[in-house]
Amino acid sequence: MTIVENPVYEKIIEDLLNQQYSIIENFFDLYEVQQLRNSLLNKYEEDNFKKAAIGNRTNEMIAKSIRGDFILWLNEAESGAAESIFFNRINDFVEYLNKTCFMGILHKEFHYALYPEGTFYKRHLDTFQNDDRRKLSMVCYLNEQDWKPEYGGELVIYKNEHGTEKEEVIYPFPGRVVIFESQVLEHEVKPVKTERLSITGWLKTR
Ligand SMILES: O=C(O)CCC(=O)C(=O)O
Ligand SMILES: [Fe+2]
Repeated sequence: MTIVENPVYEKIIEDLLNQQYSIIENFFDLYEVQQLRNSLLNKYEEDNFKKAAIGNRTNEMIAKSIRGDFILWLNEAESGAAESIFFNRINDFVEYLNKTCFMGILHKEFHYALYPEGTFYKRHLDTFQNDDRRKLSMVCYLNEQDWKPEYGGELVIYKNEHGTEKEEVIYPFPGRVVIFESQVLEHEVKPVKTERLSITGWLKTR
């Protein structure tokens, strides 16, 4: 069995080993982003999204003070054209991870997310959702090409550099994908001044 070396995937693996996160430009091209954005917006208009919850059975007021996004879980088996493109790419990546670095990714889960103006997601670790099988978090941004820094909505990753905390500030530009170790890196979404669109998901073990 031979594996064709993929330079983009190799860079991600190297970044993950060195700094526990990786930022990839154009993981999805602008056409793919547009397809996914349109699909997200259609489903949102059809009222399929629900208010995101935190953990289990938390008081809604508390939840709202922690995160304000609306989400829709994706079902791979019911994918439309846009979601098929998405899952094909993800599956290709997962296969590569499993073959080249024995990551043992067995499951995945992804949801669309829409942050209305004024919302945010306070600092957290993705495994606080009581799911220690979450190994890698992936965020894929679906905003318009003219997304501006003054729209807010930065993803801030808190990293430790020789004992001091540093912030990695990442704007949600279209086609950009961020991958990080779910169990290790705390992060937050800063307040959004313009509707912010994405797909977030987790690659899971066992
Ligand atoms: O949208 C982002 O940049 C991150 C979202 C996030 O942290 C989450 O959904 O757990
Ligand atoms: Fe998160």
